[in-house]
Amino acid sequence: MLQLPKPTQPPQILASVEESYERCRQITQKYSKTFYLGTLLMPPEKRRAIWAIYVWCRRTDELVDGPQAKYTTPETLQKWHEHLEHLFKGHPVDDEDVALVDTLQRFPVEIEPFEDMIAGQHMDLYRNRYETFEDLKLYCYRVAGTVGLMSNAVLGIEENPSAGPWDKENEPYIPKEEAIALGIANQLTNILRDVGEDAQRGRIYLPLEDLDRFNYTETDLLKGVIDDRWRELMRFEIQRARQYYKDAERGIRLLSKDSRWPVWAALMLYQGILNVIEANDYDVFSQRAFVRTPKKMLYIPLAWLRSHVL
Ligand SMILES: CC(C)=CCC/C(C)=C/CC/C(C)=C/CC/C(C)=C/[C@@H]1[C@@H](COP(=O)(O)OP(=O)(O)O)[C@]1(C)CC/C=C(\C)CC/C=C(\C)CCC=C(C)C
Ligand SMILES: Nc1ncnc2c1ncn2[C@@H]1O[C@H](COP(=O)(O)OP(=O)(O)OP(=O)(O)O)[C@@H](O)[C@H]1O
Ligand SMILES: [Mn+2]
Repeated sequence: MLQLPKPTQPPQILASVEESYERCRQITQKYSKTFYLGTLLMPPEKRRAIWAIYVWCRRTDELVDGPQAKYTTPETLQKWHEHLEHLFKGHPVDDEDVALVDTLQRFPVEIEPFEDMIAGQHMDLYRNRYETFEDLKLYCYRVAGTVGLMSNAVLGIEENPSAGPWDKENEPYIPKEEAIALGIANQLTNILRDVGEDAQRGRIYLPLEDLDRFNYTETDLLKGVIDDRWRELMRFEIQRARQYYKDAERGIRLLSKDSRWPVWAALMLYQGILNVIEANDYDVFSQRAFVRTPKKMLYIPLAWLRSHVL
């Protein structure tokens, strides 16, 4: 006889697929003006899939960064990993999951980047210093490069219409490196924007080897000292982030046509934060760098142009 698994919890009525996507839309809109704006430039099916992925990423990040973070232990992350495995088997556990499970069935998303992101949050539980850029890069891959890989599966690549399945030479190139590069660029930008906020929580993401190179100390950073050493250090870090944005650019033209504009927009909007940090004379301690709404709107047609010209 067919055995049904014993339910561990009483059966629960979950949101419908439509309701769940709508919730994901609202959460994305509330938490990220930048990425939400980017998604509005996508066709509806891709747009809502990105909202579902956004919500899973946001929930994962909140475990170590949100108001309940002090209760998060490795066991919490282990449970979250088990929750993830349910989703990949097609079983939503709560209302927000319903949309993601639907997305996983429509797009060829792999579980690895999701697992890697959980490993990134695990790093945040134990680490508050990074000795070298190589150490920091691994963290950036895990918490943000992974978002690039998840998004890639939804964004899709432009197929060569004249290639057949036997045409190994013409097999489409999937711009994974470039997607990871955009994630790393975004994360580096995020780190530079939040230096002050993170310092208040005792966290320094900037590699200590870089502080050393510019003769700037941890104590200086925790006190928020802005002088020429700090400015030089920030110029160096901004330049490195910009190089990652540059590396990502060549990947965008390989994406399917309807995904290029939103990705250019997200890239330009987030990169815009670096310009604001410069305009604020590298003061990331007493003010938060953000792109004002009229400027954001200006980036949208520029992104359209770039997506058609480059
Ligand atoms: C337009 C589009 C496709 C957007 C993707 C949206 C998405 C699914 C975002 C997830 C963001 C998220 C909640 C991640 C959890 C970890 C985290 C917080 C990472 C940082 C995001 C910044 O968010 P915010 O400024 O709101 O941070 P605060 O919490 O407020 O401090 C990150 C900086 C990482 C974001 C990384 C990306 C959006 C990856 C971008 C790469 C692509 C879309 C790949 C494009 C493909 C090619 C080939 C270039
Ligand atoms: N365009 C803006 N105009 C005015 N204030 C803003 C703007 N963007 C951000 N802020 C301020 O910064 C706070 C959060 O900044 P943050 O940059 O994280 O906004 P966000 O909506 O999460 O967008 P993003 O996707 O760029 O992170 C807002 O609550 C607000 O105080
Ligand atoms: Mn934000």
